[in-house]
Amino acid sequence: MALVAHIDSGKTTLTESILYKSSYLVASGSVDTGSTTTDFLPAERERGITIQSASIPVQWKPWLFNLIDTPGHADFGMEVESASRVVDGAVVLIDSVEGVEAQTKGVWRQLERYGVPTRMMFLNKLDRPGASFRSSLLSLLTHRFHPNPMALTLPIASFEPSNYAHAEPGIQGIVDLVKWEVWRWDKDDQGTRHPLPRELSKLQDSDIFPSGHPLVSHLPVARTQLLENLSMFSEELMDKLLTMDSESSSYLDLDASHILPHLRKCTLENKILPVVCGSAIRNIGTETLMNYVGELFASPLDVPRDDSKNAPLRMLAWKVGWDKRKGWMTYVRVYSGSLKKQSVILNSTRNQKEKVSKLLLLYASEAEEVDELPFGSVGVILGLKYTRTGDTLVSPGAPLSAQSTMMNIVPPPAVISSSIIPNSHSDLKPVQEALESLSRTDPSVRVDMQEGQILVHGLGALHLEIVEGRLRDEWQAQFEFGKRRVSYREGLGPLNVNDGAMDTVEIAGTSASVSFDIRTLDESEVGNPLWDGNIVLNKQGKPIDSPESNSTTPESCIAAGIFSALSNSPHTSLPMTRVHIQIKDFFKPSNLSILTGAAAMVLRKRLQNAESGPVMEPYFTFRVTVPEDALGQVVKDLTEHGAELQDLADSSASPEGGEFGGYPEEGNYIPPTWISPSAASTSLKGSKASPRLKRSIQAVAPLSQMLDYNSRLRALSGGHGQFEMTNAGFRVVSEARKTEILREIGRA
Ligand SMILES: Nc1nc2c(ncn2[C@@H]2O[C@H](COP(=O)(O)OP(=O)(O)OP(=O)(O)O)[C@@H](O)[C@H]2O)c(=O)[nH]1
Repeated sequence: MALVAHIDSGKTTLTESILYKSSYLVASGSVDTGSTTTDFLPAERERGITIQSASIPVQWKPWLFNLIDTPGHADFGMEVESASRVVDGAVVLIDSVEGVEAQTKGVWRQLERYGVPTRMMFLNKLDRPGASFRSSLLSLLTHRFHPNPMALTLPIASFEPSNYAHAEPGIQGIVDLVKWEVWRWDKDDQGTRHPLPRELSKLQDSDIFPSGHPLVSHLPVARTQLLENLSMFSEELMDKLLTMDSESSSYLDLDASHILPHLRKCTLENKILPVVCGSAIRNIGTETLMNYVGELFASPLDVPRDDSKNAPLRMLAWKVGWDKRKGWMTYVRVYSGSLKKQSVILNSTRNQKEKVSKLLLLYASEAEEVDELPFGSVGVILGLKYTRTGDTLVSPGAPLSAQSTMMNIVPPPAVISSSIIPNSHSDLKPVQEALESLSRTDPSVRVDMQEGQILVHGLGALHLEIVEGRLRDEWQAQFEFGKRRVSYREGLGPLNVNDGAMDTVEIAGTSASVSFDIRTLDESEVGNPLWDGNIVLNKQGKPIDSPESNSTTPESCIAAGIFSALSNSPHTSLPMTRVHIQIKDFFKPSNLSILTGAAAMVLRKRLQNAESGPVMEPYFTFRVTVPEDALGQVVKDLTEHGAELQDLADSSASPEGGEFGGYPEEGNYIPPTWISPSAASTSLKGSKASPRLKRSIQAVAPLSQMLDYNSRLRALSGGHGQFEMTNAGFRVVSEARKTEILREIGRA
C-alpha cells in the first residue's frame, strides 16, 4: 500500500502516525524537527521533504501491509512511478486547505497508468484554519478524479455547538458513518471511541453531542444518503434497504457488517472512491483510515493474477539502492512463489543469472535479516550485480511461460541537464563510477557524453540539486557542476529515401545488412503528453523496450544500434523522440557484435538524408499564489516569458461542483459547508480587492524561460509569492525559437 500525494500534503507525517499507532514507534517523529523514520537521507531531513520512497512492513490488526511513503515533489516522480507499479492499493492525501493540487493529478495519472486496483482519499490537515471538507470533496468531482467519491467519515470540528456558529476552526473528532460511531480527541493524541445510538430519539438525547449540536440532526441524513448511494451499485443492499423504513429509522439500525462487503466490492470494482478524513499531525483519523485500508483494499489474493503461493518464483525489482556497508540493495515485490537466501535467480529481462546473498525486510533505514521472502512480500535482496529497476526476476528452472517479463517501469522524461567537470584528471574515473551507481539507484537520472563533456540529465532543477549533493555525500566525488540547460528534442523530418530498402555496410571486413520501416508516431500512439521516447519493434512487431547491456540476439544487437543512433540526431545532435521504427529485415553476419554498429550506421545515414525535423522543448504548468496587489506584475512577467495563462482565481474560493468539465454532484453525498466551520469563515471574506487576499494563477510556460523563476517571483511579490511546477510535456517550437535553440546549443 502506498501513500501518494502532492508535496507537503502530510504523507511522511501520516506514515509516522501509522507507525506510532501500530506500536512500531514509541513516539511519532516529525518532519519539522527532522526525526521521521521514512525520511532518513540527510537531504530529506534537512529539507523536510521525501526524496526516496521507503517501504515498511506494518502489522495492523489482522492485516500485514507494506507501507510505502513516496515523495510528492514532481522532480522525484520516478519513485512514485516505481511504487505505483508494485502496490495493490494507494491512499491519496489531500491538504484540505488546498483541495486537489497539480501533483495530486500527476500521481493520480500514475496510479491509473499502472492500474493500481484500489484507492482511497484521505482529506488531511482538517485542523488548519481555512480547511474545508466540503470543498476538498467537491474538488474530486471538479477535477474528475472519480464520479462517486463516498465520504465514509465526517470531521467533528467541535463538540461545543456554539463553536459552529462562531466559525471556530479545528477538528476534535470524527464520525464514522458506516460503523455508526464517534471518535473523540480531547487533549492528547489518543482518541476514544463511542458507539452511536441506533434510534433517532436516543441519538438526540445521547450525551455524546450536547443539545443543539448541528450534527445530531445531520448525521442520519448523511448515513441515509451514503447507504442509498451505495445501494445504486449493489442490488442486494438495495433489496435490504427496501425492507427497511427509512423515515423512522434512517437506516440507523443497519449494522456495519451488512454494509462493509458491499463497500469492499464497489471499491475493488472501482465503482466508488472511499473518502476518509483527519489530521495526521495530531494522529486524528489514522485508526479509521487503517481499518478501512484493511477492510476495503485488495490483498494480493484479490488481484487477478494466475500466480499464487505455489506457482514458480516471480518477482519485480522496483527500486535499486546503494548503501556504503550493504552494497547494492534490490527492492523486490514477490508476485508468486517464495525466495530463499543464498539462492540463484534468473533476471529474465537481461537473461542473466544472479546470486542472492542475503534477504532483508526493511523498516525504513533499519533492516532485519530474514531467511525467506514469501509470496506477497516486499523486501530487499543483497548481492545482485546486474539488476536494474523494472527487471523481472524468476527461478532459473522456471518454465518459459513464467519467465516472460512484467510491465516495465518507465522513467519520466528528463527536461534539464548540467555538465559535470571532474576536478582533476584522476577524478574522472571515480566521477564516472559514481554517476553509473547513482543512475542505477535512480533511473530518472540519465548520463551521456556530448563532445567530450559528461552531461547529467534530470527531471527538474531540484532533482539536479539533489543529484549533485548525493554524488558528493554518498560517493565523495570531486567535481564542479556546470550551467543548467534545458533538454531539447528533435522529431523526425520528412524522409527522402526509398523506405525499407536493405542497406549493407562493412565493418572491419565483415558486411552486415539491415532494413527498417521508419515513421513519426501518431498523436494517438503518444497517448500521455508526458511520454517521451521512441517505439522500436522487432521483425514480429514486438516492442523492444531499452537497449540491453549485453545483447545476445541479433535483434537486440540491432536495437542497441537503433537506440544509439536516436540518442543523437545527425542534424542537431539532440535526442530524437516520437520515432517509430520496425526492424524489417537483416542479414546475420558471422560476428553478431558488428550488428549494433551496422544498425547505427544505416539508421544514421537514413536520418541524415531526411530533412531536419521539428525541435521540441519542455513546458511546465506553473501554479503561482501571490498577494492581490502583486497580481498584475506577476501576470505581465509570465506573459513576457512566453507563458499561456490558463486560470486566475481567488485562492480562497472553494471550487464548486458541476463546473464545466467536472463530474456532476447528483448521486453523491456532499456535506454542508458548516461541517468545517473555518471554511465558512474564509468564504465570508468576500472578493473585495485587498493586498492580503491571495490570488492564484495557473499558466503553462517553457521551462527555459523559468529557470530563475524563484528569484524573479521573490522580487515581483516582495517575497510573498509561492509557486509550484509540474511537467506538461514537450511541445514543438516555432521556426524563430528553433533558430534560437540551435544557436544556444552551438548548431546554428
Ligand atoms: N496543520 C497540519 N500540518 C500538517 C499535518 N500533516 C502534516 N503537516 C505539516 O505539513 C508539512 C509537510 O508534511 P510532510 O509529512 O513532510 O508532507 P509530505 O507529503 O510527506 O511531503 P513530501 O514528502 O515532501 O511530498 C509539515 O510541516 C507537517 O508538519 C496536519 O494534519 N495538520
